[in-house]
This record gives sequence, C-alpha cells and structure tokens, in this order.
Amino acid sequence: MAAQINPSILSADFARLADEARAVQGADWLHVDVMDNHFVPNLTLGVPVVESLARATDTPLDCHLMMEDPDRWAPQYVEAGAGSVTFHAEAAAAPVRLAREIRAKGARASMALKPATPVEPYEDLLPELDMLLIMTVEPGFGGQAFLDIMLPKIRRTRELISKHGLDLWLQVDGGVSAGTIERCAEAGADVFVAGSAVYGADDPAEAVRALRTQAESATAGAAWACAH
Ligand SMILES: O=C(CO)[C@@H](O)[C@H](O)COP(=O)(O)O
Repeated sequence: MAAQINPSILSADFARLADEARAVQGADWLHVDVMDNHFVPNLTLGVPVVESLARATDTPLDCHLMMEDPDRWAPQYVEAGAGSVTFHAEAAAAPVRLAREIRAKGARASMALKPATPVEPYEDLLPELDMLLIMTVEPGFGGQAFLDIMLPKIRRTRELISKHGLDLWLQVDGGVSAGTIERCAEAGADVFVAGSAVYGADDPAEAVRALRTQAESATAGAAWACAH
C-alpha cells in the first residue's frame, strides 16, 4: 500500500474548520482528534462537529477517539460520517465487540495504543481491526516531540502483521514531521498523522505531498517492504 498522510485538524484553526479541511486537498484522510478532558487532559469536539465536517469535505474522516467509554460513543461517530473510527485499547471495555460493531456499521475499525501499552497482548485481536494506531507521543496535545523509543514497537507490530499475513494498516501519530517520518516508515508504519508539520506549513497541501514522497522513498528501501 502507498504511504498515506492524514493531517490532524488539532493543529488547524478551529474557527475555520471547513476551510482548513479543504486546505489539505490530496490528503488521504482528515484526522479528527476527539478529546473528552477525561481520558486526556484536553477538550476538542464531538459528534455535531464531525457531522458538519463530513458535509464540508470530500476527504474521508479518520476519527481518533481519545475518550472514556468508547464502547458507548464510537458507533455514533460512524453514523456522523466517519470512514474510520479509532478507539483506545486502554479505554474500551469490549474491544472485539466494539471493532465488530464499527465494521458492521460500515466504517474501518481501528485501535490505538498509548506509548506505555505494549502490542503483544493484542496479537490475537489484530484480525478484528483494519488499522492499529501507535501513539508516538502521549495523547492530548499537538506539537510534542516524537518519541524515538516507540520505533521498536512499530517494528514489532510490523512483524506481527507479516507473521499473520494481515491486511492491517499501521498508523503513527505524534511528532511526525519531515525530520521523523522516514524513521517511522523504515520501522514499518504506512499511515502517518501530521498536525503541526502540515498546518504549520505555508502551503499545507504541499506539505502533505512532501511528507508522502519522503515516506514512500523510505518505505521503498525498508526491509519489511522488500520482503513483500
Ligand atoms: O492525537 C494527537 C495528539 O494527542 C495528534 O493527532 C496530534 O494532533 C498530532 O500533532 P503533531 O504532533 O503532528 O503536531
């Protein structure tokens, strides 16, 4: 699969969300950070804003739910128009049931792991998912420094995907920029969330193209991609 770049609207101007969504034409997905001020110490937006965004842009919405009780709320984000819904492993009471419900409602099901959460306990659950998100910062805020110590977890996850022959996208989120995206791609990520690196650029659409070019050339030389 070609590298996908998903701009995070957390770094956009929330007073101009529709324009900001359209400013990244050519992006694969628009990453929508939903924060409830409980699971993370920040508050962003909810279902009504996702409904409006879905009407305002043709770019599919990749909703990342940083919230408690995703078992209750995640299905509503599918109904609001999200094409992909990510819940946190640390917050879901019944992740298999939730992933199946998200898929049954017609969206891609994805699960996120905070930096201190290992992937190995979830190995048997991976076939239930369309994407696994490895957080490369502590969730809650944009503009944080990339955590290099997550690279081994990205590598181990890529090995699990290969071992089981899964069609599972591997997303990274947090501190992804021109300076870090190649390391993520070499380690095995194929979906890249970038907030400040895109919305902080003079030309956000050009920043998306440049990041994709970097990721694809790093992937082309990576051992994990050559093995396929
Ligand atoms: O989920 C989060 C933060 O919790 C991210 O989606 C950030 O919005 C990414 O921002 P940058 O680190 O790329 O600036």
